[in-house]
Amino acid sequence: MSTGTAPTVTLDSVGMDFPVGRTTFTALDGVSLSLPERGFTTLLGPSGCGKSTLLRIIADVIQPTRGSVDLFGMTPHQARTSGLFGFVFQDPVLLPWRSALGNVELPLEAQGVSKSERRERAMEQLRLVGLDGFENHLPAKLSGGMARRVAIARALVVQPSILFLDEPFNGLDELRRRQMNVELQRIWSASGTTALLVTHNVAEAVFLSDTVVVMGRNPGHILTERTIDLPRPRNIDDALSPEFIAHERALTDLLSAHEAGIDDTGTSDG
Ligand SMILES: Nc1ncnc2c1ncn2[C@@H]1O[C@H](COP(=O)(O)OP(=O)(O)OP(=O)(O)O)[C@@H](O)[C@H]1O
Repeated sequence: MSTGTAPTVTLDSVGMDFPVGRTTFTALDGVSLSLPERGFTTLLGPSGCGKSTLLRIIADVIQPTRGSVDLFGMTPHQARTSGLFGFVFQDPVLLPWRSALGNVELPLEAQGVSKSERRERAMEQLRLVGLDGFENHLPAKLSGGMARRVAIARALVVQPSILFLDEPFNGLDELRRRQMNVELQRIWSASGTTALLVTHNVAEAVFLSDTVVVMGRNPGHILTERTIDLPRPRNIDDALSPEFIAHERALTDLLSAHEAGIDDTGTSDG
């Protein structure tokens, strides 16, 4: 297991306002958070609570309106331009004319890594995600699950210090999703990277995480953090254990109670 305690990422009182016409919409307010090194942290919450916005702030896609973000002693911009980030998005977005291997090599090409080293490192990642033997397949010949594995291999090939995963298994059927969660756990554990996942799937959050950060909306904020102390490696059948179900239930109850307290005109009773 690869969980540590030193914080790699620290957010202090982060807020985000988006301009909407002549006014602004507050998507996030007062978000303070620490991600432990080599830990698996998940942002869980209902649609619109600002999970993706928070991930995009940490990943330097957008800049927060308020507050500060520190990654490994750097700003998000410095961390990104130092090549410390790996991204896996909802849609694998593979180049259709390049093989699985060619797609995984892509970020190394951008870094100017030599052809032989590129090939070696990309093959190693394809082996890690279980796609040995599929390196010459074009994306059109890969299943949805395989395409997502290629996307994970492409994100990990640069040996990122932090791996961002934004709903990476959306669109897969439930069984495939659970299988991919088992795979992701294995791959993350072997890679030794810090992971930050965005999901609205409670079972996925419990299965994968060391810590689940539960978010509420209007405006987006952190409701609580829950430590998932289930032993690793976790197997599909572990989702049937009383301990797993207790975590699921506690998180679901929390989200339901929060949603029940929201008045959708834009205020919350807390
Ligand atoms: N560029 C933008 N301009 C205006 N509003 C935005 C912008 N980006 C996000 N928002 C709003 O901020 C809120 C949070 O959006 P975000 O996508 O972060 O939520 P989420 O929790 O990831 O939701 P989902 O699970 O549906 O993806 C939403 O109300 C969204 O409409």
